[in-house]
Amino acid sequence: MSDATVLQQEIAVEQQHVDRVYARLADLRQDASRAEKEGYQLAGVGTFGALVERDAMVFHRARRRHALDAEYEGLVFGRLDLTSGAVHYVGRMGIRDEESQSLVVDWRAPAAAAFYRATPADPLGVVRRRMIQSARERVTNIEDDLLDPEAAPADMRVVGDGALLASLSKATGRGMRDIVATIQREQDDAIRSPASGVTIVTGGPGTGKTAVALHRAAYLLYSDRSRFAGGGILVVGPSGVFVDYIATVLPSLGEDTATLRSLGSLVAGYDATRTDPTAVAALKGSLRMRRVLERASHDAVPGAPTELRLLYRGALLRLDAADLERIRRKALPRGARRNEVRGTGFDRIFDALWTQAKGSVKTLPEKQEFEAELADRTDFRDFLRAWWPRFTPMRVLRWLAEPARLRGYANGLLSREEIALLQGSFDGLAEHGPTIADVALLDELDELMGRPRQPARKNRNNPFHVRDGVQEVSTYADRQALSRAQIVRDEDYRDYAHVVVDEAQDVTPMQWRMIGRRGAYASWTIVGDPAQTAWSGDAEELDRARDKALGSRRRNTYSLTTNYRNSSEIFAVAARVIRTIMPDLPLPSAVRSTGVEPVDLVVGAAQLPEAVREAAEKHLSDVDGTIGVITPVLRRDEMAGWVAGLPERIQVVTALQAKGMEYDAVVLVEPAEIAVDASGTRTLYVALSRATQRLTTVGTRDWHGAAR
Ligand SMILES: Nc1ncnc2c1ncn2[C@@H]1O[C@H](COP(=O)(O)OP(=O)(O)OP(=O)(O)O)[C@@H](O)[C@H]1O
Repeated sequence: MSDATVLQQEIAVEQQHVDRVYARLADLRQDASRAEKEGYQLAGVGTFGALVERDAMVFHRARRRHALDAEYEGLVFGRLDLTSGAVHYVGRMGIRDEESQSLVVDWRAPAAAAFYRATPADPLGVVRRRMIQSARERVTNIEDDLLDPEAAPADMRVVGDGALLASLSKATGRGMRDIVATIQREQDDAIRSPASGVTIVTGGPGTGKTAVALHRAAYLLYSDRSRFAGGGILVVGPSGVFVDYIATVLPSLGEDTATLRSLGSLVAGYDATRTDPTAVAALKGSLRMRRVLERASHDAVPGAPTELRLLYRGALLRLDAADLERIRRKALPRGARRNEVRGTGFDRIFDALWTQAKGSVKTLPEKQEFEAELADRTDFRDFLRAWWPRFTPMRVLRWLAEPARLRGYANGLLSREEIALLQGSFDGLAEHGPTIADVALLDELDELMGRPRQPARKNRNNPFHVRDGVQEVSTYADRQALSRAQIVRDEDYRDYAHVVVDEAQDVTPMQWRMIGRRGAYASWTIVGDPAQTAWSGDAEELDRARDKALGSRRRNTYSLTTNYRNSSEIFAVAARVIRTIMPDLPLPSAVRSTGVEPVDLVVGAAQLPEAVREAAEKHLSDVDGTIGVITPVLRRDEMAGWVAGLPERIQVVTALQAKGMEYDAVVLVEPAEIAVDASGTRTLYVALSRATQRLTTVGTRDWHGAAR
């Protein structure tokens, strides 16, 4: 019998099982929607308990139906034949037949672990591991590994030669694919690492760190759903482009409860995409900025009134600039949060005025009455609002755009050169919003200033209660109630049960603080590659900030050693570049050769736009998937114009935005402009390791010596 016939026969065998699974899935789906409808009908019962029960039931059933409805391309992807003679099918979700016999085991279940972990040296009771490839509900191919030939029955057939390589040669789509069918053993170790503590995954470009992090999130949701779905899983990536790229992986695994955020959108209300020049970003990311911001958060308000004059029952009550400054400082000692102690500041103003009034006003009412009279006066309320307004973090950060203020806050903390570097970098805040690095500063200011306390309850009959915005200045009783009131934290300040940080090598110290606030009680998965960092600041400071965020939790470290992305020809170019600055760095091995060498073009400046366009067009005809045009950070928009009008498969990104991304082909423009220093060389290493099939570098200068 020919190999092709054997393959067709084996495919037919598997098709029978796959058909059974889809038929059962259709039944389950019907049951689930019927049950969901019944749940809604419970609404008629009407007692509170019944409603709660109904909501819980509808929620669970809707979730189940949603999971069953998800488009499970390749629902069954594996089969294990065990030495015991038993057969297990492995798939994206667990399914049982009417008699509760397993038709498919969920890939995350312990019974499926051998699918990923068995090797010829350690077969774990597996005789044959079979990978089943499908297009929708139709089985298209089979790849087998015979792991224990001695134990194989005489009639066992083995077909195909390598599921992994077959899957790696597929063209890249816009989004990242899940790797559930071909997870390798070292990756599986990291995915199934203990749920508590900190799991650290390192490895060179293309070793599957991102894939592992996302599959781990799915694994955690499966293994302890109430803890991780209830508490939430936060996945943090470097850029919006990257988050869009990975956004499809968890839904393809049937999970859509994780929160995905880029560093620029981690804080509610912001979605920053602007970047600062590397040196500025490093400075803004330094822990020294915390002290700078602390000073800003305690400074006097620009344009605040410097005097309070009130005519009260014929007497002039007056607080001059020195009085006001003294009161402000007393009410706002170091460490106090400005928005939270606003009421204390107001109390002190009342007290100072009361002391004066006692000496100068003849017929003085009770203190409470005195305060109520003042609180009712518009001129007094206007003064308080102007003297101690409610601050938003953005308002305070914008003060740093004023050179004199910036110098004042940074004096003794930053050098003159550093202050000059920051000068002007906050100018665009009002018009263009924050840069990615600014978002961590805004979060820090939020922490430093706190949120205004909310009144426990409003007493509408209280004649002293001042309307809207200045409740704090009503009466003593009110203010005391306020001080007891709970501080209402914005919903984004929630604590997640698990935090995944991808491309962790690029998280600055200030960003570690920002992420750390959201994971105070979380377990963590941290993935990254120090050789790919663009960080040019203090390495020791970075470690300190990271350690603080992770606390004393137990750490488990895993390292990945195979590059699944790049052809060996492409990775050889990237490896040469990183070796110029890190000669001893252990590098992953790239397993796939295409036989196509990367192309390196040097042209005159006038020819550059055309050369870039031609290189992109050549890739369009050579590969089916996506093409990245990677540019120096400050030249993206200009270079995007050079490939304007070409098909959508082309994506133009800066070398920093290219972090974590993958394309079938890459045109890398002006490498010499990227590799200006050691940090730039590491960024160039990232850019050179993005392509799976084809790489063309185009520039006006030779860049091979540029890397230092
Ligand atoms: N076991 C696997 N089977 C199939 N494909 C895999 C496997 N592991 C990784 N890949 C593929 O290799 C590519 C690189 O993976 P991924 O982006 O997770 O690597 P990375 O280590 O995060 O890379 P980088 O550090 O360069 O951003 C992806 O296309 C991923 O799907």
